[in-house]
Amino acid sequence: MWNTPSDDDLTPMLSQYHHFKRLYPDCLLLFRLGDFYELFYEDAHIGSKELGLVLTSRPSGKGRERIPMCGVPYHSSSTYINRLVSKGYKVAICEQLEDASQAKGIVKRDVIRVITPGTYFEKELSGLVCVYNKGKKYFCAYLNPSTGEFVAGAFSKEQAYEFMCKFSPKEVLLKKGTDFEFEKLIKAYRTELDEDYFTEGLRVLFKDFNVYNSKALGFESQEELIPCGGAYLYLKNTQKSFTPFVKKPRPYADEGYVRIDYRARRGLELLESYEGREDISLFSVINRTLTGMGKRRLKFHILHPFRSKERILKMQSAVEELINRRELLLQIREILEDMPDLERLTSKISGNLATPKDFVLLKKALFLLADLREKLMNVGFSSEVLKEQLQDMEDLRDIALDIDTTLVDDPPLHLKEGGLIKDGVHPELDHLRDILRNSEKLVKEYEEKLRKETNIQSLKIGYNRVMGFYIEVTKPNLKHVPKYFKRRQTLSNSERFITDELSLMEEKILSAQTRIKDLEYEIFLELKERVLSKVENIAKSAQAIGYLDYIQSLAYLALEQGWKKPIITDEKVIEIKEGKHPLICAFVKDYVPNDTHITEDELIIVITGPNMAGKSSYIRQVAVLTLMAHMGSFLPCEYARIGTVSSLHARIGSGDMLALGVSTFMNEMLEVASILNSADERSLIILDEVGRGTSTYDGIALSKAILEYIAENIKARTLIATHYLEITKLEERFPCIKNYHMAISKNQDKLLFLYRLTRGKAEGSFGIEVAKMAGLPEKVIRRAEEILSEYQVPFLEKVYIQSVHIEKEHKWQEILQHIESIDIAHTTPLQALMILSELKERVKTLKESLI
Ligand SMILES: Nc1ncnc2c1ncn2[C@@H]1O[C@H](COP(=O)(O)OP(=O)(O)OP(=O)(O)O)[C@@H](O)[C@H]1O
Repeated sequence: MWNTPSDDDLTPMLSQYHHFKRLYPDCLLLFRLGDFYELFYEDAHIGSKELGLVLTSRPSGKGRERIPMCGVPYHSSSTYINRLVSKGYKVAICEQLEDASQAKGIVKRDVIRVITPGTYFEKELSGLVCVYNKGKKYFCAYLNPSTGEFVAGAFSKEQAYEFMCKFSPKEVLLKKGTDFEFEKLIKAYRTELDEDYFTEGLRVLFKDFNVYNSKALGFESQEELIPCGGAYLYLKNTQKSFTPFVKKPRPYADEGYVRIDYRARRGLELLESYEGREDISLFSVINRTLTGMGKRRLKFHILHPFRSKERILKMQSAVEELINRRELLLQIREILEDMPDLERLTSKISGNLATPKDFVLLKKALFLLADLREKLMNVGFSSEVLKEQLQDMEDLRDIALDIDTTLVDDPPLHLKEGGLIKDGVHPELDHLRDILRNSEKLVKEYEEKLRKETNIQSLKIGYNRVMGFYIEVTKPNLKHVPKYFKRRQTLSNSERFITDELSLMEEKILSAQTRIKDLEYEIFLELKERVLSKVENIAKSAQAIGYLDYIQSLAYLALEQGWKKPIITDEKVIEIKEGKHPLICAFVKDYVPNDTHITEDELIIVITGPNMAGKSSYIRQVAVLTLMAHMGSFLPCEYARIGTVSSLHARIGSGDMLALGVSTFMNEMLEVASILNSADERSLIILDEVGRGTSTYDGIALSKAILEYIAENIKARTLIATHYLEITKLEERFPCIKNYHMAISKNQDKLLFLYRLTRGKAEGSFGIEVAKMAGLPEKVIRRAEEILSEYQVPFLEKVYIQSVHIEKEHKWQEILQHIESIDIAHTTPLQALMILSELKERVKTLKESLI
């Protein structure tokens, strides 16, 4: 709570400040004072620290101490606001509502907008997620004020985390007291709302969207809409009259897409690398989009690849059509290259934040849209998806023409500066402008008339901001000044006068100027209303452009890289010849391509091999190529036959979820548990070194048990990279499990990585060799070799020996149990001999099995 001293002895301005600060205690209050936004008290310290502003002070009232303050110029405030919001602050803009010179008493002010990390829609942002929890259900909504996107659904807690991670919002709204520790997964601002806020939000949502129940919006239950109410009201309450365009909320249709768990999203570095770098991600290497809309669509489909074979095939044929019509593809790219971001422009216009320059950009976008549409109409499309996009692109040339006839081509930055409306738009405006243009001539004529009348040749009419117009006469000529001249100012060499006639001229000129500005503003508002009446049509066309850009991006990429179209099937297969990982091979020269052969009969692939041999890269490659095939993309390979998957699960890397506050191993097991509980037989699972966070024995036992569970119960296509050679034994028990290893060769005791996937298990882990290559001190290496040699088993890693011990121990126990269970009283001599011979055989096998 904002604690204020009693307002009694504060200056009136500060007491007004305290009033607003009490209303917005969690915000930095930017208080408009003339040409500046000022921050006071603690806010001033924060502003000074975060923005590098000079801290000053001002008196706060009679007998009171001076208070700290700092400020930013009004004209460049957006840069400062941007910096504060991106550092995670909420900023309340307290504006002057009247002209200080006209105000009686203290100037009227009000908070006109609160900018929060999730609602700063002028900037491209990832928006808000709102969570409302009831028992075990988590109702979540996502609202993106930059694009108007609004979706919601009901989830379990785990799915709610997934939903949130998919959208990576900058701000999360929660019902007070909700158990939802999102800070451990994403960096976003937390805002808690009361239960009543949601109820009120739902009421406002229904009213604004003119619907009476959730069914009308396609939702099964009203509860699913509750978080939409919260998010929508929050946006309205913070943005006030600046509320941007928001589409009707729709159910989050996850079932149409492959589910990608958030670990896979991170582990496969889909949108950003582990370190959070966007330029090292799958997105960055496959992105050939040219518009903001296309870029967002591509990001969306990387996280939401199509689930059904039919949809993938449709998207593929759209991509293929553009590949085959190369000329057309290049023409489309040429137009899209210049296309402004229609979605964000629409939001800005709806949110009253569009400058006249934004309208000129909109005009450009709509003319380009019309050209594009006309061109595409003329050539026509054969693929269904492209035809649909063309249908959704509306001819909005009339709005473009309207803007073109109304606004000048290069309008000023700010609305109220004037000079933004073209001549010929409004007769009164033209007339007033004539008056202004003539005024110079009229003043000149009047000056000439006065010279003749007074016989003072040096008489001049001048103008300045303080005095307005004046007549200047030099001292020697003062005796010729007529009586009706009124003295205004005395200077060292001259005197300044005014006449009633000149005053009248001045009034006319000034009032024309004011009226021109008002009229221009009115005309602009009318234009804005006409544009707003077409906002939904613009949004629909913008979406179609986004899709077209997405398709052309995939087509261009395939052409540029010579990628191949994968065959899509519903069989449980993944067959790839000479596949490459698009991200890794962008950074690794001489990347070695590899084949993949997963079928119903060979469902689970166990890959062993030394460290650094390329195991992880390979299993990621299979996952990424499968995902891309589901996006409708072509693939970096010679041939691919991809069977559709329902979900993609990955347990990759270590330490990435350490933020969860649990141990590495616990975290690993949580992840595996979640995969085993949510994967189905149509899923693709990739597991990288499961169980390495615990003791070798436990690790081996767990890895084996996990794979057995997948083979017997889930039956999902699975790739596991492991150092535990013991696991390769599963191949003998489960026909669907196949062993592979990453080939190496040894050259004079030096390891050579071949990066070739080869049938069969690896010889060992060669940990010491890899450590040598990494440059560990010679002494450490020698000692390690000594310790290893104590096992007297060259090249067999410790892990293997330990695992054999477990197995042996187990087998000894079995033999002992067998001996104990012999019922001697009922055993014939012949049977006894046979039992003895069998036991001897088992002991012999067990002894030999150390190798
Ligand atoms: N197919 C390939 N062709 C060329 N270089 C590759 C290939 N695959 C991987 N590499 C290179 O090898 C490095 C190590 O690969 P990766 O991390 O996949 O090995 P790993 O076997 O999983 O190692 P570890 O067991 O230590 O995790 C990669 O960073 C890359 O530089």
